[in-house]
Amino acid sequence: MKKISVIGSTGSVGTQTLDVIMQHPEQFEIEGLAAGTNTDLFIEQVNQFRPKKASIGNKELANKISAHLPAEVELFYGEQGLIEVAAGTDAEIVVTAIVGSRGLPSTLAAIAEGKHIGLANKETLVTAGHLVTELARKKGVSLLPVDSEHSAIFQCLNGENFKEVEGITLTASGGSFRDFTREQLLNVTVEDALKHPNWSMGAKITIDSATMVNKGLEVIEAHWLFGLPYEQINVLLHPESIIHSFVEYRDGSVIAQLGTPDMHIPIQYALSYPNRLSSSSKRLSLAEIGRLNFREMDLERFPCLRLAYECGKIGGTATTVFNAANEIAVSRFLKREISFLQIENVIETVLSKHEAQLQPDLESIQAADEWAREVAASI
Ligand SMILES: NC(=O)C1=CN([C@@H]2O[C@H](COP(=O)(O)OP(=O)(O)OC[C@H]3O[C@@H](n4cnc5c(N)ncnc54)[C@H](OP(=O)(O)O)[C@@H]3O)[C@@H](O)[C@H]2O)C=CC1
Ligand SMILES: CC(=O)[C@@H](O)[C@H](O)COP(=O)(O)O
Ligand SMILES: [Mn+2]
Repeated sequence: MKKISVIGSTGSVGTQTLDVIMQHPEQFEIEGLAAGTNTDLFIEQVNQFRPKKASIGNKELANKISAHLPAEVELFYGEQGLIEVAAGTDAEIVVTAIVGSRGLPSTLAAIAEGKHIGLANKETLVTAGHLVTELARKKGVSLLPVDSEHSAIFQCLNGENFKEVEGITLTASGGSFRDFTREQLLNVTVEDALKHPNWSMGAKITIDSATMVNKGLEVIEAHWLFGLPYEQINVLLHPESIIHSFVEYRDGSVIAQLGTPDMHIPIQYALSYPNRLSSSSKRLSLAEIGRLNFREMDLERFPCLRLAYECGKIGGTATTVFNAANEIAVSRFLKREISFLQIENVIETVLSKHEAQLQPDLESIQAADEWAREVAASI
C-alpha cells in the first residue's frame, strides 16, 4: 500500500488524484490532504479519506471547519499546515497539486523528509529548479512528473541513455486563442480565455495555455526534470493534444506517447510508477480521430514563449521573476484589472527591470519572487 499526501486536493489535479486513489483502494491510502478556501469540498474529502493530517488556507477557515471533521484528524492551516501535510506524515509520495510558487516551501520540506514528489506544480521548478533538483538528488528522492507532456517524455525515455537523446519536443495545443491574430486578441474576454479547447483545468493554467506561458513554464520544467539544455527542448503546435510529447534519438528514431487528453492517466502513472495499473479512462481511437495536425511554433505570435526561453537560458532569478510576474498578471487579468495582451506587457516590463542573480539561495529566490510581485502589481 503506497501512502500519499495531496497538497491542493480541491483543485483540478487534486480531485483527479483522489479519483485515481478511489479507483485503487488496494494500492493507495491517503495520509494528508491540504486545500485553500474550498471548505465544503474539503470537509467532504477529509470525511471520506480520513487523513492523519489536514490543512486549510487560514486560521479562520480552520475554526470554521474543525467541528465538521473526524476528531482523530489533526487540523492545521496556512503555510505551516502545508508543510505539516507534505513532510509530517508517513506519506511515501506527495502530490504537489497546489497552484503557484507558494508550493515551494512545502515541496522542499517534503523532499527534505525523503518523500517522492508527484510533481504537478510546475511553478516550483521554474522558481527554484536548481534548489529542488539538488535537494532531491541529495535525498535520493524521485521527481515523478504529473504534467502530461513531462509524463510523456518520462515514459518515452524509460530505460534509455540520455546521451542517445538528440532532443525532446513538447506539444502545445495553442490554447483558447490558437487561431486568433494578435489584433483579434485586443478585445478578448476572461470568459473566452477560460475555454480551453481540450483540457478541463484550473483557471490559472488555462490562461497560461492561452498566453503560451504554460508551454514556457513547461520548457523550463523539462530543463530541470530531464537535465537537458534549452537547445534540445523544442515546442510544436498540435491542436488535438493527442501526442503528449516525444523524444528524438540520435539514430533517427522518434518515440512519442499518445492518449486521450485526460489527466487521470499521467497522475496515475506518477503514483503507480514503475508499474502500470488498469484505468477506466476513455481509450484512444486514432481511426475515430482520423487526422492529427502539427504547426511550427510562431514566437512572434506567442512572445511569452520566447521570453521563457530567454529567461531559462539566463537562469537563476530570471525564471523566478518570469513566473512571479506572470502569476500576478494572470490574477489581475482574472479580476479584469488588465487586458489579455497586457499580461505579456507586465511580464516583459518586470523582466526589463530585473538583473538576474545566478545560483541564488532560497532567501534570494524569495526576495526576487516578492519583488517581482510588487512591481507586477504596480504596472
Ligand atoms: N489542471 C491540470 O490539468 C494541470 C495542472 N498542472 C499544474 O498543477 C497545479 C495545479 O493546477 P490546477 O489543479 O489546475 O489548479 P486549481 O486552481 O484547480 O487548484 C489549485 C489547488 O491549490 C489550492 N490552493 C491554492 N492556494 C492555496 C493556498 N494558499 N493554500 C493551500 N492550498 C491552496 C486550491 O485550494 P482551494 O480550491 O480550496 O482554494 C486547489 O486545491 C498548477 O501548478 C498547474 O500548472 C499541470 C498539468 C495539468
Ligand atoms: C494537461 C496539461 O498537461 C496542461 O499543461 C496542458 O498541457 C495544457 O495544454 P497547452 O498548454 O498545450 O494548451
Ligand atoms: Mn502540461
